[in-house]
Amino acid sequence: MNDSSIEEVRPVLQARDVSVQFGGVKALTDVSLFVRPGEICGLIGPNGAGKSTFLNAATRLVNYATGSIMLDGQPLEGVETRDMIGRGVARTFQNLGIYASMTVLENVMLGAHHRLGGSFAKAIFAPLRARALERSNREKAMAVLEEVGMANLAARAAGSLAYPLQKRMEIARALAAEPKILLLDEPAGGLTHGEVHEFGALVDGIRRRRNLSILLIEHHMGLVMSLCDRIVVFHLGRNLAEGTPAEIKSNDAVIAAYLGKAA
Ligand SMILES: Nc1ncnc2c1ncn2[C@@H]1O[C@H](COP(=O)(O)OP(=O)(O)OP(=O)(O)O)[C@@H](O)[C@H]1O
Repeated sequence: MNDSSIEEVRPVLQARDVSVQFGGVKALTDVSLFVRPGEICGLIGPNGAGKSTFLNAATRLVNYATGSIMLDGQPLEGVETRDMIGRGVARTFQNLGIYASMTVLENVMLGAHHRLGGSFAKAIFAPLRARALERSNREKAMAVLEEVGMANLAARAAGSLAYPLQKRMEIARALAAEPKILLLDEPAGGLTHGEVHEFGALVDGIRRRRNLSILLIEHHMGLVMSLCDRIVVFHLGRNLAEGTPAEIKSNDAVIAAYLGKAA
């Protein structure tokens, strides 16, 4: 990892020497990674490289035995998973996490729920304020749906949408949280070639409009190479390489790791 480049601007996310162990399995050993403001950083590596474990560590779903993860210069140690969204970290999962019987708008509103600071007691004793917050949440969710081109589907049951639209809705829900960084775990899984292309354009547009930092875990190399500013490669739970898409494409160690997997 090149520390001189980190000094130019403080990364939104910075992990140093993170190790995670599951019983006897060392899933991550001393991995480091940073994501700059407004950057799309790809995280790739053959199956079992430790990519999802890293996202789980960065969102406090799993504990790391050693190392540190900083968000905007603040350590994440001790932060509960449920508080990560309030800290500005939103993520999507490999398997869609949507509420099928709720409308698209309701699903997206859930993304902003943490900003309402609402509670049953507040709703009872300060109903006007609770209603104003609800209205503002609804307006913000509609604005995000406009942004991702789904405003006309707001009233539809989420479960009735085609799969690519459900994925798009998941992104909208993450954006409703107004995150500083968006963590995408294999978002192109299950999409056709044309749908992947559209999805890439969506993510690129979001990054440009919002100057949002994105960490993208993805096996679809076409998407990774076209979308990412920089790519970090894990292999067998360790850092293997880091560079621009062009550098990674021609990196012998990366090629060997992927060929080894194919073999
Ligand atoms: N909960 C767990 N318990 C035990 N071992 C685990 C657990 N989660 C992950 N592992 C192991 O940790 C290693 C890293 O797995 P991880 O899922 O992070 O890799 P990955 O790079 O995301 O793989 P893929 O691309 O297949 O999703 C693997 O050896 C995996 O079997």
